[in-house]
Formats: sequence, C-alpha cells, structure tokens
Amino acid sequence: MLRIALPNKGRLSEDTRELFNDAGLEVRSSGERALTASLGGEFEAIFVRAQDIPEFVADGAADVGVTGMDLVNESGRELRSHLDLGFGRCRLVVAAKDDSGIRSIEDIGADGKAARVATVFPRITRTFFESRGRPVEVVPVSGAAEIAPHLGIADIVVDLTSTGSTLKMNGLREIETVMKSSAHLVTAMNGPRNGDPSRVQELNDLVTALGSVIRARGQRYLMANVPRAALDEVRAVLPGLNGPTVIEIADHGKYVAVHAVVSADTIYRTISQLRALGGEGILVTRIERLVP
Ligand SMILES: Nc1ncnc2c1ncn2[C@@H]1O[C@H](COP(=O)(O)OP(=O)(O)OP(=O)(O)O)[C@@H](O)[C@H]1O
Ligand SMILES: O=P(O)(O)OC[C@H]1O[C@H](OP(=O)(O)OP(=O)(O)O)[C@H](O)[C@@H]1O
Ligand SMILES: [Mg+2]
Repeated sequence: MLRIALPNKGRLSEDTRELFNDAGLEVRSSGERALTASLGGEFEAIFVRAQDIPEFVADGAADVGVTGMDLVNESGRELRSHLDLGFGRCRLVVAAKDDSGIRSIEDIGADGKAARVATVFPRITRTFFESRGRPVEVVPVSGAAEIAPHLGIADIVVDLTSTGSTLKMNGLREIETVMKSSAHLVTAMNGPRNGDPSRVQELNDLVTALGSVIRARGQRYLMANVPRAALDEVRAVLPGLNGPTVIEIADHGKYVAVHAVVSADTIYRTISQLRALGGEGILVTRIERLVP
C-alpha cells in the first residue's frame, strides 16, 4: 500500500481532501487531529505541512505527495510531477513599495548597494537574482513577508500572490513574476519504491483516478432532442469528445436525441445555439469522472 503525504492545513488542504473524495478515496481518519488515515482503503495518508512534503517524498518517508511546485523548487530536491492538480494556482513575484521608485528588476541595486529581499523562499530568490545579475541580500522570514518593507528590514519582497489583494493592501507593487505554481502530485525520481511493478501500477491507477476527476470538472454532459434535419448544424455546435452520440427516439423520425460531452466554459453559448437550431428538452449534468 502506497503512503501519500497530504497537506494537513493551510491553502492546499481543503482542495486536496475534496479531490481525493471525488475520486472515491475518502479520508477515513480516526479523529480530527489524527496524523495518519486510510484513503478509501486503498492508500495510507499522512498529514504534514505542505512545506515538508518535498523532503518527505524525496527521502522516501512517503511514496507520493501533494504539494505546491513553489515548495518543491524551494526544497531543492528533485521530484517527478505526475499530475497538475489544478488548484493552489498562484505566482511567486518580486514586489516593491509603491513609493520606492523601483519599477523593474534593473532598478534593483542600481545605486550600487545590494537590495534586501524578505522572503519565505530564500533558495528560489537567490537563484533568481543571481541569474539576473542583481545584487541582493536575502532576509529569510517564515511568513508575512509583505510587512518587511514597512518595518524597514527589507527593500523588496518575493512572495506568493493570486488575487493581488495582499500586495495591494500592503502598498506593494508587483515588479516581475519569478515562477507560476500550482499543486502537483509528486514522487521521488526513483519512486514508487524503486520501480516495483505492483507499486508503479498503484501509482498509475491513482494518477488515472485523480486525472479523470480533474478532467471531468471542466466538462458537462449535454442531452437534447434536435430536428433530424438540423443534424449537420448540430454536429458543428457539439464537437464533444468524439462528436455527439445520436440516438433514435420514438417520434416517427422528426427528432433525434443527441448526447455529448461539452466544455463547461462554453455551455451557455452551446445551449442558445442548440435552441436556435430547434433543439428542445435540453438537459445538462455534471460528470464525476472522465477516463479517456
Ligand atoms: N494566495 C494563494 N493562492 C493560491 N495558492 C496559494 C496561495 N498562497 C499559497 N498558495 C499555495 O499553497 C501553498 C501552501 O501555502 P499555505 O498558506 O498553506 O502555507 P503556510 O501558510 O506557509 O502554511 P502553514 O499554514 O502550515 O503555516 C503555497 O506554497 C502555494 O503553493
Ligand atoms: O494575492 P492574494 O490573493 O492576496 O494571496 C496572497 C497571500 O496568500 C498567501 O498567504 P495566506 O493567505 O495563505 O496566509 P499566510 O500568510 O498565513 O500563509 C500568500 O503568502 C500571500 O500573503
Ligand atoms: Mg499561506
């Protein structure tokens, strides 16, 4: 049985739990604060800090992990990503005080002095400024980096952002993106347990299950009755995965039923196009899983 390290709290924990639930791998823990649990009887879960997961997976304390790619990079450990889980989307950015006069990376250290950078990501930050040839002194903090410029302990920050509201609230201006991040399913380079075929199969099944849930989230299953005469136009509106399935209905041949998997993003337009073609009895449902 593979052991999977999952974030115990913070930004990624809720979405992780929901994804595993949707894949039929509910967390069955023995209590609210339990450190280990069963995932649907198929896997053993350990709940640890997202920051620690890259180390635990690289060291073999867990076979698989869910964590942010920002944390994987910062750990400096080489891990293999098997799946982008689609949540925890954020960017690691360089930001300066609105009134600092720093508008671009080139302004940093322009006065000949190393700029002080407060960050929870010292390794990524050093590598980034080195690659850009800008002199900086990294001030490592364990959180709330955005306050540092106001306290006079740093000139700029390298911090995570998604909506931008924290930067704005702290009077900081974004200068440049260092990296984009999201939560991934990761293993060691020589994972699951050194390529043992049955463990590898377990991992592949997990990737398929989680991937099928993620894929299904962006899709809807659409059913409609459309005039047989309009079928060619309907086909153009409903590309679906492999075009619509066309089913005879007992109405003396004037209508046929079409079923298709369509993108959730464009469902609004699809429905109005189908109605314009004489479609009726349109029914849209969510899809739990989509295994290609
Ligand atoms: N604003 C955000 N939007 C989306 N994802 C984010 C955001 N901030 C952080 N993340 C992602 O979530 C990961 C964990 O962040 P989280 O805030 O849970 O850590 P933390 O607060 O340092 O942890 P802890 O709660 O254990 O102290 C980050 O490394 C990043 O991948
Ligand atoms: O661009 P925004 O949407 O404002 O998000 C950015 C904030 O989110 C994260 O902190 P989080 O809220 O996880 O709190 P934390 O400082 O306790 O980690 C990050 O460290 C930023 O402070
Ligand atoms: Mg946080």
